[in-house]
Amino acid sequence: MDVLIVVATAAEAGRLSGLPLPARVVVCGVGPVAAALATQAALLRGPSPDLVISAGIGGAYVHPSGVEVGAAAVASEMRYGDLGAWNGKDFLTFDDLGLSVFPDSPNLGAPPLAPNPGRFLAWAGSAALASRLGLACGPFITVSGVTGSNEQAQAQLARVPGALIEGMEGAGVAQAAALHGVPCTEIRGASNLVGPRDRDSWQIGAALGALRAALESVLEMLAEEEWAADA
Ligand SMILES: O=C(O)c1cccc(C(=O)CC[C@H]2O[C@@H](n3cnc4c(=O)[nH]cnc43)[C@H](O)[C@@H]2O)c1
Repeated sequence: MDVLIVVATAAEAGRLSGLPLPARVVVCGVGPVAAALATQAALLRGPSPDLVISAGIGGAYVHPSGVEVGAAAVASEMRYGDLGAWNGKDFLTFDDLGLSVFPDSPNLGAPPLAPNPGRFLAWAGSAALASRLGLACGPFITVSGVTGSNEQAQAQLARVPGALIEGMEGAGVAQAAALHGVPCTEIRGASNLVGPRDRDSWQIGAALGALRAALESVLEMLAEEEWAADA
């Protein structure tokens, strides 16, 4: 199975060097727009992979089934967390706004897509893969600005119950992959808790170590024949 791994930074790519092939690593830059554009460019350049993985470090949402800092997790869905409209203190999502229908444009040259551009289901094998690796699997949220307060974190959790990880690229990568009809998932190592900014507490080394270990296992498993049918 040919896998395209999209990371935001050179530091993340450096920690993944020497991963078992066949996997290509693309550095996309930070944020969902950079991620979508770079993924799109890589997919247009080809060759087309069987699976795209958005990978990196991320923040862990704090709740009883949340993941610990230093652990990796796998996405069940990739969802934009701040794409919508504010109504006072209330946030209106694309669903609320009636913007959840992806334009069925013949000019895109792609088949009709998942109907909600704010939310992308992860590759069908994601949960099984996570289970075999002993990793948590749940919704991941993609934001344009890192959450910086407990109020913001709780509001995100109220909109997406059970959300595990916050990052800044996953939904952008997933949207580009969906346009190409390629399955996508997201795997992140938790470097920090989502909440008030406490940069000194970030455990980037541990998060990158967990990410690398997870991706090594994922690529080994994907090399097994049974997974090809899910992609
Ligand atoms: O606040 C700072 O001083 C600061 C310094 C360097 C980098 C940052 C970032 O926010 C890096 C964002 C980068 O890492 C991912 N990431 C990691 N933790 C989170 C999070 O809690 N919420 C959202 N994104 C996170 C993200 O995917 C970016 O690629 C801050």
